[in-house]
Amino acid sequence: MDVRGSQECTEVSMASWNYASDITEKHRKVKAAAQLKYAAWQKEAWESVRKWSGKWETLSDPFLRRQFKFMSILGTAALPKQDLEKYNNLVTEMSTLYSTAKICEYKNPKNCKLELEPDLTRILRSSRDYGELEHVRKMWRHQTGRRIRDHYKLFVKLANKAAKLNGFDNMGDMWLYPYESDVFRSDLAELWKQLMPLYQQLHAYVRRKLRENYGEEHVSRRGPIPAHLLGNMWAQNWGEVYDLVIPYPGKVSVDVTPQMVAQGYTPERMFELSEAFFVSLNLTRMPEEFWQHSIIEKPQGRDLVCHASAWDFCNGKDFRIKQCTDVTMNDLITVHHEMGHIEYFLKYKDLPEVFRSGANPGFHEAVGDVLALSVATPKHLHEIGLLEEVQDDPEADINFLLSMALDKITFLPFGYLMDLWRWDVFSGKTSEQDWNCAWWDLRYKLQGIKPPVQRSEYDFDPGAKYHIAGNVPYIRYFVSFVIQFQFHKALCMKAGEYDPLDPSKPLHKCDIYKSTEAGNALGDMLQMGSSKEWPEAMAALTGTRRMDASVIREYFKPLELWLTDNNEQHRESIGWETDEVLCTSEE
Ligand SMILES: O=C(CCC(O)(O)[C@H](Cc1ccccc1)NC(=O)c1ccccc1)N[C@@H](Cc1c[nH]c2ccccc12)C(=O)O
Ligand SMILES: [Zn+2]
Repeated sequence: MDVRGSQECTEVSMASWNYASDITEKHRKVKAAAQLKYAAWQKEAWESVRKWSGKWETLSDPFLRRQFKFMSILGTAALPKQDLEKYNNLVTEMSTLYSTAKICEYKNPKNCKLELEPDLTRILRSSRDYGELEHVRKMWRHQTGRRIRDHYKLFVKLANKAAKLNGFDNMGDMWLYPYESDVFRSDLAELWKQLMPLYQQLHAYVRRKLRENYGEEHVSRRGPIPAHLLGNMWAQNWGEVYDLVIPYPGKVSVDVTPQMVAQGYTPERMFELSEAFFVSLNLTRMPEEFWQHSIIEKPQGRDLVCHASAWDFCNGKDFRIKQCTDVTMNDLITVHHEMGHIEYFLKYKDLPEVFRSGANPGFHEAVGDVLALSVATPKHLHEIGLLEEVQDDPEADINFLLSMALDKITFLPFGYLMDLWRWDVFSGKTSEQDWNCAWWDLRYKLQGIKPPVQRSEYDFDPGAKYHIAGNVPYIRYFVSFVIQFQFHKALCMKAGEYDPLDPSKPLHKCDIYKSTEAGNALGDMLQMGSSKEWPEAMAALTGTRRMDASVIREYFKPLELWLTDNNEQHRESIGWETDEVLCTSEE
């Protein structure tokens, strides 16, 4: 049993962790050196496998054949040393510019120390001042996107050079390799086609509520929604404007942030709560090292990468989360998301190193979110004392489903367009002088939003999002937000919490807490890692081999009916149009 990863993998992970947790020149140098050393080690291993090319393809053992298949892709380590050094430095620099960006306060230009977490996140969540929201959004883009546009130009060239050295046309194709399907892009387009009608109904309803709050001069009847009014720096989930759009205000609110604060919740308690859910399913407790080495609160007095992440140090023992946790319900969900990554690490740690990854990257993003679907139910929040009473009536149901849709349905177009834009950039379909306006074409067309102030090619708004600056692929989240409902349905059936023929047990009320049948089924799938093709892992858990948008639509069916009816009653037009020029190509 290969219980250890390579020493080199542990070394480069540790050096990356030290830099991401404490951004200093010394840590940067050590990380850069470790990355080059690891690449040299990978290249050596790859060369020894290459000697077998033409032979391993005919091996009878599929397990062995699959290992060779994965080891035959070297990745960016295929770049000549100088190019690789330049590539690594660019990615580190873009992610550092993003992570250390600060802006000045709206009403106090002397205080220029506001950071994304927690300052700007809190302002975007709580402020209803149109001017302040516009200021925060615009200044953040000056301090991030604008400053990395030139880095990104050279990054794209080097990334495509590396892709070609691995036999791909461009980096976009290399990113899709782990999905092992040459119809993957069209499958994704089909999923979005099936989900767009529900998104448009939700968009029309939210637009009306925001118009009522901010006035027609700010939110037009038929136009796109100004992005800075949606409670999130990237308008990627709209849960933070729940209080402005709640259908039945008289009912108890499902946003338990106030109760968490009132009950003195700490980040530590949030992590313990999440671990307790996993353990209740007969999944794995966090190892001792996890609690010793994780960073779950933002350390003061130093720069670090606050964007949450989960780390596997390739030695079967050391696993960590780094998260600048705020005491909010949103962050409680993110805690479960990050811990889902750790559970996957723990379940596949004894597999050969090449198989220690998700069945596909979307699987890795879905694990924690599946549990969070149970945690977020009023029934569960009541059970853990965060909701004083559960109101079981149709209106409370619609309130709950709307709050879930503001996080899950609003995310879908954003989760899709992030890599739609990057695939076109890598393939050259979008040329460099059109980068920013191509971004806004997609943001308008898929999300029906617009920038508060007109954009130009001086700007680089994609760079204002962590995953662009940090070079993290994003289609994995779109995949996750679809398949997590398929996983949820399968687990709810195993837990006896959902029965398609029993209307008293709808999918959105299911809580799998303490169901070892569900937990064991999930654990068995996690244990496969990437040793089997993902349709097989999907079938092992759900019985089907395909991504299927009908499950998320079934979950939200009562809300979809309500929204359609409500929009008709208010004679809301569905969809959006505008003759405004959102982005000019003049430099
Ligand atoms: O970025 C994240 C969570 C961070 C992460 O856990 O996905 C992290 C991102 C990352 C990848 C690589 C380097 C650094 C950070 N991914 C991991 O830590 C990770 C761990 C193991 C395997 C794969 C990824 N969520 C996305 C998508 C998202 C939006 N809202 C959500 C709500 C719940 C869950 C996810 C989201 C976002 O914030 O835009
Ligand atoms: Zn993740």
